[in-house]
Amino acid sequence: MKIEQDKFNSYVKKNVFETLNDYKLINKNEKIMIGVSGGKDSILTLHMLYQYRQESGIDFELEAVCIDEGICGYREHGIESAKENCKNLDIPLTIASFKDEWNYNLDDIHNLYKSTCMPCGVYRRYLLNKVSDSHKCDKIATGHNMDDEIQSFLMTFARNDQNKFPKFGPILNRIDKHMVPRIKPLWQLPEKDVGIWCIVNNIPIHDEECPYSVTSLRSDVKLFLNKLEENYGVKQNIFNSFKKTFKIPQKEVHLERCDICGQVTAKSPCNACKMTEEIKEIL
Ligand SMILES: Nc1ncnc2c1ncn2[C@@H]1O[C@H](COP(=O)(O)OP(=O)(O)OP(=O)(O)O)[C@@H](O)[C@H]1O
Repeated sequence: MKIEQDKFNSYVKKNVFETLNDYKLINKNEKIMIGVSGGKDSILTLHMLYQYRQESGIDFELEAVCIDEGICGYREHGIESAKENCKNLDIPLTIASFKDEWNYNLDDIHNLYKSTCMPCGVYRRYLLNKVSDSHKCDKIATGHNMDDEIQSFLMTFARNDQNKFPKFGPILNRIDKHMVPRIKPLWQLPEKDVGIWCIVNNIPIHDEECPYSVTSLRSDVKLFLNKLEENYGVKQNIFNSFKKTFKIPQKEVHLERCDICGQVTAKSPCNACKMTEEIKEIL
């Protein structure tokens, strides 16, 4: 089936702008840090926020950050794509690496945990927040799309982990002045449409699966959902029913400073520092 570029672009823009407007994800004079991995989702987020700044009448600033986890043969391509797209849109890009922060790459520690995504996620979230906070950003925008959200929703059942419920939705509010809130402009956009957008617009992206992603529960949940979608068309239904129930308010959380790094955490030492101590003992 031939896809008409203009029509498809209007559909994508309408979907993303609606999320930005309906949930008031960006306000006047805010500084937004976009987490750019160089993959299709974060590259679309970069382009959409660029267009939103031009067309919404809301005056706000954009920056980007790419975290180099140290995955040889994989991350270099993502960094190239992040650099190229940021340069084309004239958005300043910061690159921060695990190696500079902890003195080792993800490749050096990938087999210390059952799933490599666990240490990667803890360190990546830590660095995204640290860089955004030090750049005085008001929000971090990520490329999480509708499929990511449905997967996370199902994973909470698989893990009996209802504590994650308040983390759903297109915006995570500020719970501490050094904890930068997150927004998800692609929250209502199916992943397949993100891929089509890149193809019809010939956008340079990094289109490889992370070599460690197969070690995660998410990867199996994703395959399962894609199978169900193919046979029955379930994704939009799951998302719609989830949308009616996700509004579970964040409980009052008591936050303190990590004794080691000083970042805010529910319990000192923070997850990243606790993990670093464990890793140093093993290495
Ligand atoms: N290395 C990174 N540097 C900066 N931001 C990142 C990085 N990895 C992930 N993110 C942010 O978190 C979002 C979700 O990450 P995830 O690992 O699920 O990747 P993804 O769904 O494949 O996204 P993408 O297509 O953007 O790579 C990304 O869209 C991006 O905004």
